[in-house]
Amino acid sequence: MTLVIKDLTKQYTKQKAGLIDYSITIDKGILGLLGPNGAGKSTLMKIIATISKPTKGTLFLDGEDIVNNPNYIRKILGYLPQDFGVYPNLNAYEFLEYIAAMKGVGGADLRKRIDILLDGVNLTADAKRPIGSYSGGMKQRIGIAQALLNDPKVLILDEPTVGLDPEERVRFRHLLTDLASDCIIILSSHIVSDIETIADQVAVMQSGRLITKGFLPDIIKHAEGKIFEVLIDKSALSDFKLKYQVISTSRQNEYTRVRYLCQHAEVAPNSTPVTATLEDAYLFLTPNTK
Ligand SMILES: Nc1ncnc2c1ncn2[C@@H]1O[C@H](COP(=O)(O)OP(=O)(O)OP(=O)(O)O)[C@@H](O)[C@H]1O
Repeated sequence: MTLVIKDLTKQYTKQKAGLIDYSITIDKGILGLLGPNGAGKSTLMKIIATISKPTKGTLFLDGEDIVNNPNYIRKILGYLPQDFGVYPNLNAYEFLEYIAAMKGVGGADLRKRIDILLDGVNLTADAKRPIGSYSGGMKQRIGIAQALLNDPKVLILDEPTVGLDPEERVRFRHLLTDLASDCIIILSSHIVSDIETIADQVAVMQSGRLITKGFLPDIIKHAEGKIFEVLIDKSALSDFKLKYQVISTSRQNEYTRVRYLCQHAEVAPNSTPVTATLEDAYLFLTPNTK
């Protein structure tokens, strides 16, 4: 299963574009979309989910044009939008049965499937409570469950980890890993560590454009050899920031330990090279966002 996207542009207004000449090929597995606010992540996901039409460009799923034939993907799609609204008076069973009816999912196994999904998102114990009484993280989890109801082959999750606590994040990761061998999964996040632990491949985006896409180690390679740490006097930090892109700082006795990106300038004296992370590579690839 392959989704081939070519030269996609979404022009919202004359001045405002959500995506600009965006091309990417997406295979089975988990692709994480990483990018700052306004990068175009939601725009891309909405177009793939066929709830928004591109201004220009093409999307082919296994050779089938899904702009002109959206039902081809809708039948096999699970989608969690960023602003997922729930029906406060329904409990989890009623809500999932309602969504199942809308998606045309039924049959004798429906209740069993709902039970499995509720267990997968850890909501079994709360399944008979009205959704309106759920916490933000619980609402997010019921949103994930509804996206999985029809056993999708293409799963699109816009900021799915918002509101999930660390334990739920791990559970969510396992849930997706189980599905990923047979499915295209596309998820977005601002949280680099979530993408790092969940995704197989990453697409780094900025201002409506694809900066790069690849497996995690290949993305991290962009920053290799460019990341250093050094201990400096606290009073020297503001001058240091003028010369280098500081990634993080921490206090160490009377000094400040600085992790920084060194690209064009000479490495600061007494620096130690350190292993690059996805966060470093992300900052390197999208330099004007922090
Ligand atoms: N309906 C709309 N009308 C006009 N401009 C829009 C609309 N939706 C999005 N945009 C603009 O398109 C650009 C991309 O927005 P998009 O929501 O796709 O980015 P994003 O990467 O998902 O950002 P965030 O992480 O903040 O959700 C932004 O500049 C945004 O302001």
